[in-house]
Amino acid sequence: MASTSIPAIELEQVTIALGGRFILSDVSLSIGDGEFIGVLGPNGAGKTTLMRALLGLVRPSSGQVTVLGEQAVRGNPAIGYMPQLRSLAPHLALRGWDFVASGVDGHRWGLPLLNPARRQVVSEAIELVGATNLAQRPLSDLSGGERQRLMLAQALLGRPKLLLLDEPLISLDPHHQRVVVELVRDVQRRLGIAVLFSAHELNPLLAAMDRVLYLGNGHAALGTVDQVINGQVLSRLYGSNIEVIRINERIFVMSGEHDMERDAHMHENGHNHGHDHAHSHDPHNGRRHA
Ligand SMILES: Nc1ncnc2c1ncn2[C@@H]1O[C@H](COP(=O)(O)OP(=O)(O)OP(=O)(O)O)[C@@H](O)[C@H]1O
Repeated sequence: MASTSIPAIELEQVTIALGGRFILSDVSLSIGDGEFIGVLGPNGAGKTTLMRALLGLVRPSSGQVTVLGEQAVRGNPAIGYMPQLRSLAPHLALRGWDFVASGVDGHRWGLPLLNPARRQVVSEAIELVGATNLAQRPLSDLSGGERQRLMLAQALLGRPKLLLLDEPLISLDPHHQRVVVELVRDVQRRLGIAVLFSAHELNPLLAAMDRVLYLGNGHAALGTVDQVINGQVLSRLYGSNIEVIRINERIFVMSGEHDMERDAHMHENGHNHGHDHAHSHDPHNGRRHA
């Protein structure tokens, strides 16, 4: 993290209320321009809402949200965004390359006819994630992990300086989770950009992240794993007594007998996202970045 440069993200006394509930309450924090931040917290803690605030899609009721030194605004080209559980059904017939290209501004719908400069932008993003060969095949022929790689390429179009990835590990098995985390870490280092990577589980991110941002109960705790992942801080964020147990380099966040992160996979409607390979359920449908 370069201390002299403009922070990638700054929140100053930010309060966000949705549906009559405080999602963030007077939160202040600063994230450096080359940091990989794991964003964690129970269901409904506000991980997606924070990303939407950075995208200028949710306005705080008070406080300032600043991205790369400017107030958060819609359509900021410096931000790359990968929304949660995005359905690719409408794109399955497209070649990978055309799918990535469909994310170029003005070509979201229908097959893109791009000028050479824009074609170059698409090819660069695909190269960045090592998907040049993959991109020749239709999405319908690709595995979940391979599609995820192309979605990442789409989020990298135009080389953003801040990358927001909303639960990219959902529905991937542990091997593909590792592949995605390592890929994002590698791209983030090569480009020197900031990444917010939200997840339900801490362990897959442990080796990759510089700091962790844990949300809960309207509060936010940002710091190293040791500073944040401890009983005192997490009890405040969960609003109940939390114990942190470390076994063989893995960390478990426990409330009594319950593993809180495992329980967090169970959404209110009973869907288990950790093992849900059906992409049809999208709790954020209709309220995501266009
Ligand atoms: N447009 C909205 N109107 C009212 N309430 C909303 C709206 N958007 C989100 N919420 C509520 O705000 C809370 C925070 O939602 P958010 O999606 O940010 O949580 P999250 O941490 O991403 O959760 P998850 O881990 O389940 O994805 C939830 O209780 C959600 O139901």
